[in-house]
Amino acid sequence: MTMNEVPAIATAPLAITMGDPAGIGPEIIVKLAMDPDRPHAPFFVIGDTGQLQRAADILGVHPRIHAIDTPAQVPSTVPPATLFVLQTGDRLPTDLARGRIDARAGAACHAYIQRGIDLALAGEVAGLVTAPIHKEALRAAGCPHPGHTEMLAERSGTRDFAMMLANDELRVLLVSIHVPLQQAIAAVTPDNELRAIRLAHRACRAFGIARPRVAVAGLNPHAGENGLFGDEDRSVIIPAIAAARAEGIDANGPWPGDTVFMRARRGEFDVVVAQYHDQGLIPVKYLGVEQGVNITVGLPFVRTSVDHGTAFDIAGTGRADHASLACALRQAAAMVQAGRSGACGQAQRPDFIFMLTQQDKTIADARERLREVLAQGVRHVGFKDIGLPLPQLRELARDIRAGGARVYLEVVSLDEASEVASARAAVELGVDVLMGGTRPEAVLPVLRGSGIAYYPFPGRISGHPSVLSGPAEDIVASARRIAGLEGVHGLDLLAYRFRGDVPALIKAVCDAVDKPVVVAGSIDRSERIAAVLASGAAGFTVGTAAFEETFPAARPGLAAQLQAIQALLD
Ligand SMILES: NC(=O)c1ccc[n+]([C@@H]2O[C@H](COP(=O)([O-])OP(=O)(O)OC[C@H]3O[C@@H](n4cnc5c(N)ncnc54)[C@H](O)[C@@H]3O)[C@@H](O)[C@H]2O)c1
Ligand SMILES: N[C@H](C(=O)O)[C@H](O)COP(=O)(O)O
Repeated sequence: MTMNEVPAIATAPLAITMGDPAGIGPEIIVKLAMDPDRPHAPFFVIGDTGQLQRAADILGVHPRIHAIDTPAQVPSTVPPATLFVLQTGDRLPTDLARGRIDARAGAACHAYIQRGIDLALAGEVAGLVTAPIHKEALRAAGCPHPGHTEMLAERSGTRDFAMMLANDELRVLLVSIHVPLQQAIAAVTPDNELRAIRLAHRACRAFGIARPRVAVAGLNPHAGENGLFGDEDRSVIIPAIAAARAEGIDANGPWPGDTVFMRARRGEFDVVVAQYHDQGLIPVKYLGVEQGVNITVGLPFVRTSVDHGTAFDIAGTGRADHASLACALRQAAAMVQAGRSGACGQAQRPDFIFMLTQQDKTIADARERLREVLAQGVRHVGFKDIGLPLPQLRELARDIRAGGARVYLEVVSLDEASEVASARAAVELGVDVLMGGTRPEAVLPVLRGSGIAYYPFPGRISGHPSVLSGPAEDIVASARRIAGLEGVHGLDLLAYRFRGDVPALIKAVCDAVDKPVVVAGSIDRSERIAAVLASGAAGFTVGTAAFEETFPAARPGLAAQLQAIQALLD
């Protein structure tokens, strides 16, 4: 799979997490299974067979409920009135009271979500569709997260994410999610605004909108009426919109919150960035919870959800409508399909990570060259732990992030003390991805809780520029071992620094591990990029070659090199 997009498992099913067993989750799942018009995507449930059977009894229907041990057992066409269930967590009493907060139910739905995340990250499911959880039950079970969104982001190491709600008439993305209103106001910052605008733009592109029109709602009444009713609209939101426009995003506003949704519904905008939870969700839910879908934008896998809650007031009565769940399943299947087919800007192409480095060192004028790189639309930018002092790397990381790109630090220092120091630096710099290094056992404790995705080198690495040595079988064995470690998100394979059959090595490593593999080192010609594309690798890095202009390009210069490399991916 790629590092940021939908896993490329052609036959993987979608997983529906059952949600709070005391809520309407089990009932709407059973209703979905019994619905002859349900979406045809293969799916299974992560939950509790006893609770689903009880829901079926309440509804007076007789689905076939099959327990499975692995998603691979789900057929590509799920027969009507059939549920495949991956039993997860402690079995709950079948007479668990419906409509009540219960820590056991909170713990159960937490376990379903965690299992779902693990399967999604491993590429064993195509995406997650979540039934509703009760946040107080979750908290009673000791879970600190306010909702799925935050939990999914943290477990997948995603920093830039957002909640989007969508129906046939409106798309809304929130600047802040589950926080008290006073904190939501404090969250109206330049960074948060720009991040939300970028994510809204990116999500719409993924839905196939070539040039999304992003409207931004104001915070204050009438968007502040030029400072008359509050200053945030003028002092924070307007500059963020200008910054987004400078990046080529068609963002506009801030528009008064009381009319912007009406205008979007009439077709003036493709998406509205709302300043806080209720500002954005009321207009969507007011149109009817049965047609809305909640989408988490920015995750490395697809996640959709119903747009309603646990409805404790009707849980166990059989009255709950499963329409939103059907929409969420349909939406997830469409997003997975778009990712696979390459439609809608979510092609399964590897991430191109541009390294501001030459001969394994960060270049002295990295910050200056960065401007050219960002201008070419490169959105993955890295540097090495050798070449520039930490204060300059700090400024570089900040500039990369401000330019809307993910920040990568690759460790090429060879001794343990330097490797651990570089991991500490990665935490301090707040990079998105730490690549390289050969001592995950020493680095993982440093990274714990940082949210940084970690891609160490497999195999034996020596020298500068680094060389990957040893028989291919040893490298594959090392890849398997390292990829199996908790906290390792993927691998950084120095493939073209290996003397041997490199395409075969890349393929063998990609086949051997179920985590993303980035191919790095000496990718300096079209054939090597073709080999990366053929291998199913998640990403690749280029640095020295682009500065030395080794790719055939229309013109001299770095910009033309970057264009040439990106053209090879289309
Ligand atoms: N995706 C999620 O996990 C999710 C989404 C929203 C709310 N919640 C949580 O759910 C809990 C209850 O929230 P709430 O009471 O504010 O909202 P709710 O959506 O559960 O209920 C609001 C009203 O809508 C009705 N309703 C909701 N879904 C329905 C359906 N499918 N069919 C028919 N009627 C339906 C309910 O009966 C109730 O009258 C809270 O803990 C909240 O945080 C979870
Ligand atoms: N804010 C969401 C709503 O009202 O629909 C809901 O709480 C679900 O949030 P998560 O998807 O993060 O659980």
